[in-house]
Amino acid sequence: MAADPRGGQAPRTAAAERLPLEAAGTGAARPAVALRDARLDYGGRTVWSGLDLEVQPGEFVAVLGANGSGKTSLLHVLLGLTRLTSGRAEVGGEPVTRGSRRIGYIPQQRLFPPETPLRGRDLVRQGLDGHRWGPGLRPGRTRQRVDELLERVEAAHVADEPVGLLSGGEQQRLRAAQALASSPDVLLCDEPLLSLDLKHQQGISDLIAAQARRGTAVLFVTHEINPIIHHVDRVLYLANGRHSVGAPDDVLRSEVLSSLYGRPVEVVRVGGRVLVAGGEDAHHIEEGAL
Ligand SMILES: Nc1ncnc2c1ncn2[C@@H]1O[C@H](COP(=O)(O)OP(=O)(O)OP(=O)(O)O)[C@@H](O)[C@H]1O
Repeated sequence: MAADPRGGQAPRTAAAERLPLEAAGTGAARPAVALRDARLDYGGRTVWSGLDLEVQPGEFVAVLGANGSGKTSLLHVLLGLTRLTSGRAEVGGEPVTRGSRRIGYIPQQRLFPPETPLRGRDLVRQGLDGHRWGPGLRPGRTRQRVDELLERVEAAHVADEPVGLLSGGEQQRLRAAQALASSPDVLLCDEPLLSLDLKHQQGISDLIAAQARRGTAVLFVTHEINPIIHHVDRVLYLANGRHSVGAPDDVLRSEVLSSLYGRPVEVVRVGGRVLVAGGEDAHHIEEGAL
């Protein structure tokens, strides 16, 4: 159920205005990502249903919600790893397919085993290989592009280190560089700021926002919206099988979240930060940690 029935379509945001949106030959706008009356059940349990969402090229959408509300599952649907129970999921106007070259993905953090036979630069290069940047790129150009990406995530110093020996934050920055390598049409990020210190949280979120300004549609799963709130065009909030979509100021409100959770939830803004207090069992939305 959409708590905010206005929410499914992209509003006229700055993102929506900078976009060259045309389906080839039709003159019609084509969203980068679309979910149409989407429903996902696992066993007999509905994770979410009635989900209508269009994300336009260049739009930055934060996906928020409690543990188990189906945020990662939503990304898995768009990656073609999980099938909808009903409804449709499209990327670039086509039904989702597994292994789509249109999509960059920063998965929820898993540490590489220490013995992983990859250096930092190998991991980033995997984002180029086999893509439009890949086969056509001369070896010297590939190396140059990998070096640029390593610089952008401040990971040049670990380029030749085995990834399994790097810190969680260093691994996460390399994953971000890998996902950005192909300049994808759609970037799916699953808690990409985990393990990062404040400086690198800002660096990676700025990098992702810069990619959005180049026309990439971003879906950014997070429990903590404050580090990215200035980049966010819309929020998709999932809770209890329900959802609300809209501008941050329209969704992150006491009435909307109380309605989603079915109990009093208070949202306050202090010094530009959004703080949410949701009662004793709402540990996932403690103050400052949506
Ligand atoms: N393949 C699966 N089979 C059955 N149930 C699953 C499967 N994948 C996820 N689930 C369940 O679906 C629900 C949603 O999981 P999901 O990982 O999408 O939530 P989430 O919002 O990303 O959670 P978190 O914030 O903890 O990462 C959870 O209850 C989870 O146990």
